[in-house]
Amino acid sequence: MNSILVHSPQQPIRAEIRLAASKSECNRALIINALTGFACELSNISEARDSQTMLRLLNDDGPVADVIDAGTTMRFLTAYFAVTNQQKRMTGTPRMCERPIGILVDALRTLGADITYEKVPGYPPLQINGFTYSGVNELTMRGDVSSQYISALLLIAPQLPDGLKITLEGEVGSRPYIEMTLNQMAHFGIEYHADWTHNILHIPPFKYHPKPYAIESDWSGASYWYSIVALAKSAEVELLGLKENSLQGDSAIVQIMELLGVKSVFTEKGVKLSKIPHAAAVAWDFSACPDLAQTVAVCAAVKKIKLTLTGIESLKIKETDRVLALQQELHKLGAELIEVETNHLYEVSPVAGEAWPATTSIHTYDDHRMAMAFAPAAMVSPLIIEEPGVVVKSYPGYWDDLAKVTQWEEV
Ligand SMILES: O=C(O)C1=C[C@@H](OP(=O)(O)O)[C@@H](O)[C@H](O)C1
Ligand SMILES: C=C(OP(=O)(O)O)C(=O)O
Repeated sequence: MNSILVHSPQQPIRAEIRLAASKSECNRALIINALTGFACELSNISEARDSQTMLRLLNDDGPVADVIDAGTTMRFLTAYFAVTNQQKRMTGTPRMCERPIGILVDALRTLGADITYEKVPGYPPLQINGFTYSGVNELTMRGDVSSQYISALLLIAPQLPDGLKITLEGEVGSRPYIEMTLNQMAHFGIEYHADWTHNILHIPPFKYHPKPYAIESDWSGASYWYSIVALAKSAEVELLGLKENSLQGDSAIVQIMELLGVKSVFTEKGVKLSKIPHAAAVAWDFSACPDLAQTVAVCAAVKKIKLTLTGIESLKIKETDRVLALQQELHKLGAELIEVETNHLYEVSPVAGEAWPATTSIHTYDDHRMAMAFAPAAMVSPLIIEEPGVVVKSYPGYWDDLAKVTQWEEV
């Protein structure tokens, strides 16, 4: 499927959507399960390709682990294969080989891993040759590039003979993902110590207790439904399987969307979304929830709400340079993402005029979130989305779910 044309809904939207399970929670649970000797009963395993890839590679004895474009799968498996003393060649898509991993590899080498880079130092592909414990049980590492390096180390830390104490330097980005890791580890019996005043995390040596674990629905995937409700003329949507007290930091979409015109009411089954008046201008720091930035930027632009964004530096090293991708594609809608202060403060200037030309086609840059964040704009005026298949990374059923509220066709 090369492109699809998403039509605007002809009827008020009334829908019940069962979201995909969170790939983030799932990938952590899969690593912990592997470390218990596959003794846990995991339910609601994510259909997301990132999680299916993790599942497949954990059960594959072959010498090569190709993670495709899954960041957490690359980072968590590198740590897992290293400390379990396996020999693996870690690789992925060309973009994956541009996403840095040096901070994690340096930390693993300090602990005793033998890892070599195949091409460019600091980037995949890499070869893991085995592990001889160095006796080091304290590390200092940067916390401002990707939390995935930290989660990867935390997950394997209980396996180390003396556990691990990690001191994080600089601003800690994506902190809720680190807390998600720690909370899930605690579910399997670990008593960790987190000192967030000094950014020190301490994990004692421990054997994970095998236990059942149910993976929650995906709050990042929920964000597109919030945007659909915010942008549609009339909409009531119930999202199933979400919890108010979630481990996922992207549940911050509840607070953000209250400003963009969506009310959330939690029920026994999930959360009901309905429309409310919105603010004229919104400012948000996305450093705790970077995966929401695209959804919110597009929604605000189309709803003509002035949006100020901070904390989006990490977007440049994700599936694509998301800042650049947003700038190029928002421009097609007649909106702009402006860098007000270099690499720090950005503003979205809203869509000018009524709507964009009917032939407007959004390029998705091999990034699932570009496709899913722009599709809700079709609630206002039809829009073409290129390479819609990219959504398989986190939410394979996205287009089938969207078909419950509006029509789309291949073009
Ligand atoms: O740990 C995780 O599950 C994730 C952490 C975040 O990455 P960074 O820590 O690199 O920001 C997030 O963007 C990604 O989608 C999933
Ligand atoms: C950044 C993402 O994933 P990852 O880093 O795991 O590839 C994402 O899903 O938006």
